[in-house]
Amino acid sequence: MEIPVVDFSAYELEKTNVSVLNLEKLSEELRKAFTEVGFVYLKNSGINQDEVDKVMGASKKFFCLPESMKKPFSRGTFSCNGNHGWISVGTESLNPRCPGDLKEAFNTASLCSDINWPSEGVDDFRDVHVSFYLRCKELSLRVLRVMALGLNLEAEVFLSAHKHIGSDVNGTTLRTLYYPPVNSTCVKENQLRCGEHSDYGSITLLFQSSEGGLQVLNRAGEFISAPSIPGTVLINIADLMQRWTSDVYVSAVHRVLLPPAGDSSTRQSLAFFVQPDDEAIISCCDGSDKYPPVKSVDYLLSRFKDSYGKN
Ligand SMILES: O=C(O)CCC(=O)C(=O)O
Ligand SMILES: [Fe+2]
Repeated sequence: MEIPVVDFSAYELEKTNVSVLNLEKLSEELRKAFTEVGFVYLKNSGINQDEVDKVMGASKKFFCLPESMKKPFSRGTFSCNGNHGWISVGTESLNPRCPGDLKEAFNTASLCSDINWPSEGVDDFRDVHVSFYLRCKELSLRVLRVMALGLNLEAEVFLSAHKHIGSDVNGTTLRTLYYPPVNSTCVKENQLRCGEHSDYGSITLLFQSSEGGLQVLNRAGEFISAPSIPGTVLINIADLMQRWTSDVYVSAVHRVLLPPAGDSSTRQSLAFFVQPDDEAIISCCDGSDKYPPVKSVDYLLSRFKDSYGKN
């Protein structure tokens, strides 16, 4: 089973009049992708490749700064948001049973005006990341609406629990990732660029640079590759959404492999992790008790504890 490509042009960003018929068609296509694979490529979403390249360019400048200039922005040092900031190579294990991931990241988790942003040598960093965050937010809300229709639910069912994206009572995060060149002599057993995991929240939007490595576990139990398709956004279901839909929409395990030995290329990606509002209680939308209700923020914090647990 491959990852399907769905044309979102009928409901792309900025489009205001979408017909019921087009929405229905889209919702069926997304439903099929999210029930069978858990991943879909959207083309014509309204977010174009130039925007993505701009964010990757600005973040790469930051990642290439000396460590001493990045350290002051470390995750865990921002009093208003514990998830905001820079994460150094090896700090996070998305598969908690494996050594730290060979990646560096910067989380834009707060848009609070008193946050101190990197600026020396990277003067556009804040503006570029905040603008992209807001673009991803708009697209996510459109996708969440279509996803509810795909389950024959009221269009607002998921949206009403995502009213505060971009404020400090919602954990939605834009993460820019940088995978530095790998020196294969220093790699530990079972260490990857990004360990096997499923995402935590409702959905994730992912934009990748051209270097490969991302793999998705399909329902037949095989890892299939999920290459970058320029101009598209890869969207996947995350664990809270799987619970919410009583396992109808599936959150697929994925990972990023190391490059082949001797390949010294770098890799970049941008992940927009959509999270319901902190206080939202997530209970099965079909009225069943397949999973007990859980408060969104409690669930997110327990998952962070696992992936940063070794430090
Ligand atoms: O870098 C990628 O392509 C995937 C990253 C990812 O899955 C994650 O950060 O959750
Ligand atoms: Fe992921």
